[in-house]
Amino acid sequence: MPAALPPSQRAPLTVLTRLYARNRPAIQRVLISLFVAYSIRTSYRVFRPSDTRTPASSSSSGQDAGTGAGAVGGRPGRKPRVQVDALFYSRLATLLPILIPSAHSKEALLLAMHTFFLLLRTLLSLYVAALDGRIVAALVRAHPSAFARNIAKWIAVAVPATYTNSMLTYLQSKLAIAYRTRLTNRVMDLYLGTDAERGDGAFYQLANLDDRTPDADQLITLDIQQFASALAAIYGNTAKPVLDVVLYNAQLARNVGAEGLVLLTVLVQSSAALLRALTPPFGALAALDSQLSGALRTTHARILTSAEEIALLSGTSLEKTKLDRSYYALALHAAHTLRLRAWHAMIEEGVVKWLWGAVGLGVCAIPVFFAGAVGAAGRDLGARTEGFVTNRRLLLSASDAFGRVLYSYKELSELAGYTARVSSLLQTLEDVRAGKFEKRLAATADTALLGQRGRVIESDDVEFRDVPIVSPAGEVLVPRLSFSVRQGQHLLIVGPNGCGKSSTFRILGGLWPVYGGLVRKPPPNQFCYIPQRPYLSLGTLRDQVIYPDGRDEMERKGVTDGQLMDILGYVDLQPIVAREGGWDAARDWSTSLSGGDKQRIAMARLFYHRPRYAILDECTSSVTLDVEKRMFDHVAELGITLLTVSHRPSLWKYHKMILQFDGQGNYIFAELDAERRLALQEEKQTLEAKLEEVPKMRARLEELRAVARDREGYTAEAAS
Ligand SMILES: Nc1ncnc2c1ncn2[C@@H]1O[C@H](COP(=O)(O)OP(=O)(O)OP(=O)(O)O)[C@@H](O)[C@H]1O
Repeated sequence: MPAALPPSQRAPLTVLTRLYARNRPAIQRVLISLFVAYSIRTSYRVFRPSDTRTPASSSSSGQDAGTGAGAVGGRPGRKPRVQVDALFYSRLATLLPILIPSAHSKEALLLAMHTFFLLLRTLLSLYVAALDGRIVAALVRAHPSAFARNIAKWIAVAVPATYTNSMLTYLQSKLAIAYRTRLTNRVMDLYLGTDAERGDGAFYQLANLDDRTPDADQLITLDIQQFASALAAIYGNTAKPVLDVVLYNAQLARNVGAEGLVLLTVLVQSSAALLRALTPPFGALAALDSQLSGALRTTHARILTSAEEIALLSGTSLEKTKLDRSYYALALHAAHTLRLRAWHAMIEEGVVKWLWGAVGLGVCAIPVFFAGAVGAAGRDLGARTEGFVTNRRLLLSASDAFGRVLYSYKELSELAGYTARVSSLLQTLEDVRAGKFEKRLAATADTALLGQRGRVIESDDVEFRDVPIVSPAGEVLVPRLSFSVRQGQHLLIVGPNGCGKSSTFRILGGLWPVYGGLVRKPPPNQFCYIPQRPYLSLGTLRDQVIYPDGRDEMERKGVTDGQLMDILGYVDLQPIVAREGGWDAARDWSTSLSGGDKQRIAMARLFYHRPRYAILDECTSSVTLDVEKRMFDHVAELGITLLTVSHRPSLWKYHKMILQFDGQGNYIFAELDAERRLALQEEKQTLEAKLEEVPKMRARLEELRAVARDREGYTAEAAS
């Protein structure tokens, strides 16, 4: 304290203080300008992209976009690039119009209300800081009436303060739900929505033709929710503290003078820079966490869908090993993240709470110890206490707000992780719907062919003209396939396993791209596809027969439960209605019906829909021959044209044409004379059976010859 110094040292200090006091307005102006510039720089440093590339340059490079999106979507072999960089802001800018479509939208209104309450809370905090000072001052001055008046104000301000706080939490949660709904709707439109121009949703292609997002279920259910919550929170966690820092510091500058504040700011800035440098890559950690959770979830889902096969194959311990491996990868990552969080939180609290708190106390003491310098001379103890308490409260709020600005960098990094995953999903869905796929190709893939496009036109008949059959891995199964089926010209497709029989149907159904030639086909509603393992949906027994119609649609078509019962008669399944508890019985049909039951339900579906064409892919392999005959006779009665894959000769007679693949890329398309083919087959089988006997007959002949030779030798010996 100047008063305690010896006279020899007091003189220069007095000169300095006087000089300072004389030029104080100018010095203050310089200091405040410095402080403002510094604050702006700090805020910029927190939100500044750590990568200086422009969004255009980073997204225009396919490699870059792929690296970020692909890696976070789980593409093997690529490292995630997730940080608060230009790419993050460009991804966010793409997502924002989906989340807040217009200034009049519900989300914009929620955001405006949220902003209003954030402002209100800051103003209330300023008021409470001043009130706190007045209460303590009244205590020190021993003024009971002032004390009681201020306590009454304290209680009165609690009403708007508590209302504001709970409104902030409420509005933030509402915003999170609103963002999630907007984003989910957009994703679901692409994933499962149908539109006339681009056809059905991209769910099949996403799962089969593209490797970028193997865990779409996790992305749609969990990642979108985490992204929405993080985005809703980031607004309150960044905009509010930045505003708080500015307002509290402005008030503090008025109370304690700009000098202390500038000193404080310099200290805060340097420790903030240190904290920032020590912040772990939370964005990449969050993205990796989501990716590992997705992998674990997918592994569990596979066990549920293939429970029977795994159980019968005794694959339990192998599946458990896989699950354990998947879980421990996640647990190890979570433990690593926790460790990083723990030491980061420790350093953060040490700096923000304790170091800044100590310096803050020093700053609050300026008006007390340097009363003359800051113009507080002559104030009584009460006024000094009031100033100290108010400033201390303001300072605590300011340092808390600044701490949250710093902390928001961590949240911003995590948001970058979720943003990367969600925009990767959206980008992949957009690409897939536009016919752009990214799949790991087979070594033998014909990349030149994959760049080409064939034509698809609508017609009454089915025709493939020079169409290559290419698997999603780019393997050419048949270089140029040509065949045609007019109505009534039932086609049988045969060939060895993996030769491309089902793939032909996938191209016909529009699931796989057409890489050349011409495909003519009727619209999808004129086809019904019955696979070997039919899909049974969630719902009632009736829903299984009429899928994908619902009950309303069935009634609109004028079909009754009685007619459905007649249909079950053609597949020999009428007893199932009583057995399962009526048409409205609902259960998991995929596990409660036998393989044959499921195939018969699927054929009943065909009889309900009565399409012009039926694609039957080994769909009666578990059905007895007599029931199969009954079903195919009824198909013929209904005039449905068949495109059948089957290895059963009993079905040949229902077909007029045959498409026979040899498994080497060649095929024969010809008329099928079922009787002649059967006769030839019988003759072939007889000859093959006879040929099988030949080695045995040869061996026996040799034995007989040996015996004869022995006998001849014995006779000759006896004669001599
Ligand atoms: N989603 C996919 N991704 C990559 N390759 C695929 C995919 N689906 C099928 N394939 C490949 O395409 C080839 C032809 O498959 P397809 O299902 O057409 O065989 P198929 O002739 O019907 O055989 P099967 O008689 O065994 O059913 C196979 O080698 C298969 O591995």
